Amino acid sequence: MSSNGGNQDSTCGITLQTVRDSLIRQEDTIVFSLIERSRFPLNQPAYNASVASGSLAESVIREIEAVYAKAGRYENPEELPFFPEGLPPPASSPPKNETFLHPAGISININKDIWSLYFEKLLPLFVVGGDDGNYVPTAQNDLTSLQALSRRIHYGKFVAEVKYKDAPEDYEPAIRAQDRNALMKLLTFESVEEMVKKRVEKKAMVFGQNITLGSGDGNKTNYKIDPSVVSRIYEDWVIPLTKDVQVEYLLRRLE
Ligand SMILES: C=C(O[C@@H]1C=C(C(=O)O)C=C[C@H]1O)C(=O)O
Repeated sequence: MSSNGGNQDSTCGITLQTVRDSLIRQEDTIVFSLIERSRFPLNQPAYNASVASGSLAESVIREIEAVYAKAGRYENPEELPFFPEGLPPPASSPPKNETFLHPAGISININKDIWSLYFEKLLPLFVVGGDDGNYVPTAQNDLTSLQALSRRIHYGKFVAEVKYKDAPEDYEPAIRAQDRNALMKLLTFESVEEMVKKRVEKKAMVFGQNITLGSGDGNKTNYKIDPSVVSRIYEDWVIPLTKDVQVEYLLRRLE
């Protein structure tokens, strides 16, 4: 709603609580998207670089991103493309987004890292090996998962901005000194991280349980993806990368 012009210390109604609520809601999207991708086996041929524009998965994702770019998706600072090079401009000028983020941090984009992490480390943890030939739906599900992960990780910019606005006097010395370790310490809340890890594990149990109508199925609980894997994905990658984005953002906060 605010215009492009100023309103520098407007919070746009965003608080640490609303940002954390958004991260909690995004957990649902991430857990569901991983469960959906796990319907298909690995489908390695989708990732073999056999066509001019890379693998089948890559070329499908590039084309979809071009359509999204024309429709204006990436004008929203919460949405970042995996292949930003050469994307077409939006077909019509989009409504101006609120200027909540500090301009120097808006363009931080670690999607290249998220891309290789996803294909090299994460996928093998929650899909079975094999090839069922469903390469296009597989790529489409990959994109959904990648976007959900990317949005969550880059949401660190919003988290960082709120934390900075809440206590600039705490953050400014570390920003001036460009001290990554001090910033990391300031923005870390271990108890929150513990809750996140437990909650996503529980969500994977609830969302991914196989539902049967018969009784007496008692102790036979199997899940579509292993809940402990989801917790590990958060612990080892999602949370650390969200914090890296926060640090990168804060380092530029006084530019
Ligand atoms: C996102 C936040 O910052 C940090 C990162 C967290 C995460 O990625 O879940 C959780 C707690 C903090 O250590 C936050 O404080 O909510």
